Amino acid sequence: MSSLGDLYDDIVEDVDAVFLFSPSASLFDTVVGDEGAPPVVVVSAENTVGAERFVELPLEFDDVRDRVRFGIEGGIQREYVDEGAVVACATKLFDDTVDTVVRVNTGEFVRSGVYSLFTDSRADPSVIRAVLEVVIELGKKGQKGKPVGALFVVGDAGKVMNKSRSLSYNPFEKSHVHVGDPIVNVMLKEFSRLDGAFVISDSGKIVSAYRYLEPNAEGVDIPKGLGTRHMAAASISRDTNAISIVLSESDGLVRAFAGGEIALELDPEDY
Ligand SMILES: Nc1ncnc2c1ncn2[C@@H]1O[C@H](COP(=O)(O)OP(=O)(O)OP(=O)(O)O)[C@@H](O)[C@H]1O
Ligand SMILES: [Mn+2]
Repeated sequence: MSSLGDLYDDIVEDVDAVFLFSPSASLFDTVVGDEGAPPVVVVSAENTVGAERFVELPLEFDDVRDRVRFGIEGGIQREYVDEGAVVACATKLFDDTVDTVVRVNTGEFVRSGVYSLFTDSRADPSVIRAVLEVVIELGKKGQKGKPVGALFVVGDAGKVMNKSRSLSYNPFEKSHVHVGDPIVNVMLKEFSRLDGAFVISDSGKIVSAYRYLEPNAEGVDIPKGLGTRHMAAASISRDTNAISIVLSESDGLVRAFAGGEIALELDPEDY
């Protein structure tokens, strides 16, 4: 038992901050009240414990790594910790209560931009997640086995519509369908064979398919090798308060843009 205690001591030794994910009030009070304890950052859906340092968690993130990454990126962005800080994160893994403590060196940690993706957009975080899920699935399976590209612009739909034009008849005209609905996901995959972008409202309503985006691209800089679809995605995310999520037909990766910058890059095969 004592060597296990040593292991635990090593994990929490000299950390610059403690991140508590959805802690109970009593856990929070104990850790905050700990004499000489490092600063405590609470990461949860709501600040029910009244923490001074708080990062709002828009979704549970089933994968603990994703949850921890989101919390740390939020903590850095909100300037609770410096980049390069070493932090201890206490979170749930198997149980509904905190059962796990991990040590993270944020200097060796690859920033994904996932925090800004969810916070810089006007769209509901659950809508962003639903779109990400469709795009990941599309990336995994392709369209009838063939690689397919797609572009989804999420949030601030009125402005996005003003900065785009129609390429074809809009199959979603006058319909009131939302992303996340299984039938709609099938439709989105079917329509992604054709050119242009999908436009989705803050609340997840599918406003249009087949939009040709014409945002102002001035000063937008994207990684070399990406083409016009990605340029349009980055630019519309800067020219409006939308975020955009792209599936590349050529390299199969999913990328998200917020504020004109690439915020997330992932391989659908890893999901
Ligand atoms: N401004 C735009 N608005 C909407 N869709 C666009 C726009 N520009 C390009 N696209 C779509 O992107 C498709 C691919 O274009 P392109 O190959 O230049 O992009 P890309 O960034 O290299 O993407 P991919 O990695 O999928 O090839 C086009 O056929 C078109 O459907
Ligand atoms: Mn291309």
